Amino acid sequence: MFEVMLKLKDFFNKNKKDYIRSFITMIASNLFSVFIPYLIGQLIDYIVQDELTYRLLIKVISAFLFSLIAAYIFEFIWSYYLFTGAAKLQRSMRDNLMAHFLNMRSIFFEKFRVGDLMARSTQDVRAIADTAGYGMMVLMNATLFLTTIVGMMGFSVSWRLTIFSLFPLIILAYTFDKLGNELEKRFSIAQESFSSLNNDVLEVVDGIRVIRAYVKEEDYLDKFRKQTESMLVKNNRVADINAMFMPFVKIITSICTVISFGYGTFLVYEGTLSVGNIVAFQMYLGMIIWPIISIGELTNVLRQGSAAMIRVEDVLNTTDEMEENGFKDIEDSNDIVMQNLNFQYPTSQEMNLSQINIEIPKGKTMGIVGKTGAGKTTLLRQFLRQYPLGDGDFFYGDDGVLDYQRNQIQHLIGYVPQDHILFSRSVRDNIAFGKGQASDQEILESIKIAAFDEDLLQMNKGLDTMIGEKGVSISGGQKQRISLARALIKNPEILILDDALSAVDAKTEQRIISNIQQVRTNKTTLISTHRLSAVKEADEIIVLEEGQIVEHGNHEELLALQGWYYKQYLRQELKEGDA
Ligand SMILES: Nc1ncnc2c1ncn2[C@@H]1O[C@H](COP(=O)(O)OP(=O)(O)OP(=O)(O)O)[C@@H](O)[C@H]1O
Repeated sequence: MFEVMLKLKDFFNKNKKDYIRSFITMIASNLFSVFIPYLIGQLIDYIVQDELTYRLLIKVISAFLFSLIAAYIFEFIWSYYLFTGAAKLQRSMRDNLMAHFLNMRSIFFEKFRVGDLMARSTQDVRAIADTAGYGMMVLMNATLFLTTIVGMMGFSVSWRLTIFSLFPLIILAYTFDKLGNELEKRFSIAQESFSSLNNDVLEVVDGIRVIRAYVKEEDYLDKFRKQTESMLVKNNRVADINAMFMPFVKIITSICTVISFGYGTFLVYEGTLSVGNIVAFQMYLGMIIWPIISIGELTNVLRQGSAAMIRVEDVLNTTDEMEENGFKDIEDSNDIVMQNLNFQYPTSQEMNLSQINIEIPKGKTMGIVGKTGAGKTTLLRQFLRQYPLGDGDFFYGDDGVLDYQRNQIQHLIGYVPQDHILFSRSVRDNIAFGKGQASDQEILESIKIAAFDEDLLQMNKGLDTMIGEKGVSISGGQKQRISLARALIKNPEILILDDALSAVDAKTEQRIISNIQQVRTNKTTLISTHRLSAVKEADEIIVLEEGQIVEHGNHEELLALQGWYYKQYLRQELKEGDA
């Protein structure tokens, strides 16, 4: 149950000053609180023994008021330190998670769905922070308060009465433990259900147009209702256990009260205790209920925190299986060579790249073509290091790619993916994303190369036009060209276009390709495409089939081979002619 606290020990250590301050002020607050029943007990005994004077009454009342105010002030201080600590913990855990997400490559994101990651970064982190705030408060305060009250009961009233009266608490402790175990299991199940619900909401929001187009709203609503129903059941199962704690505490503390009255009255008759003692003892028993309830809640908070911690650790300990980062710096642009490279996706049943041998001299353009599913994107992903490298050799210059620091290679690359990813900001922001401080002049230049200049003229706010979430308010071809302009503004050493112009017409594509050729002399470019006219001018073209290079050469050489490239080219030429 306390493992979660142990796991947070680094955080507690780092903030130990705040926790020490909190602990000291808590002791002060408790001492002042337990002093109050003692004063009342004294007052009753003065009355019963007819010893109360006006001066004595003023003294007791002043001490009473002073204790009350002091207890309140100290309580404010310890609460402040504890709960700001919990907020700090949430912040640092979320920062850690975000840093981890940003560091991870594809394999990691294939293991967790987005909604699940969101659930873990929000609800689970909050449950863990509750252990550092509320949990820690209860752990320190309730145990401290309980010890102080029990001490006062024993020392100022009677140890015998205290031990007899509090005996039933053993049953309570045992029950707390059993219920806590069950609670941890049920909480974990409820959280998984929340993750899955999150995923479904995201999927619906993302796919709303397709859902509407296929008139599937009712089906989805039905499915969603079933899920919320199942989540309700799972949350109710958590609530059931939570609800059992309070009545149980009340029953047990009532038994304690009955014992204390019975045995206390006997002790008064015996002459061992005064009436004031019994009243003070009852007040102490009344005060004990809160810490006991809190310890019950502490069990809940710790169990839930522990289940949440397992879920967050699961994310943080899952890696993307990438190789260790290299240490070399890239000093100059260089040739790229792949020798006998084989690659298989972790979830794939077959090789996805086999015996790839390519050489791309610095500044040259390579075209990558082939049927759908032939392995074009897979090959480009090796350059982007989205997956671990396959077997074989992959050199940049004289050194293996793995020898270099990963982010240095990344800095060399400008990438235009097949599924263009745009942010819900302005055209300017989306393009400037490719280069830290881009001037409007540079943005307009890259727009021109990407053949987006005429489209921009039609946009009412020009560069400031907002493109909507994921670019909903612009066309597919416009998205592709903004995405291309973003890569071009970086003027990267290696430009990778992955079927990046599929949504623009052949004429515009021609214009873009010839613009790229003009501005990218001496820079390496890789173009994967279905439209062969886009790679006609490339220095080298490879044809992939089932992950293997089946043809290679320049355009003329490939035509002369009269293989797949030749047939495909003729077919496309015919189509273009018809259009
Ligand atoms: N993440 C993945 N995990 C497992 N298999 C994958 C993954 N991505 C792609 N594949 C498989 O690898 C093979 C090559 O896919 P790839 O996307 O590289 O083809 P492609 O030539 O780019 O196709 P297209 O022209 O349709 O984009 C396919 O059989 C595909 O199913």
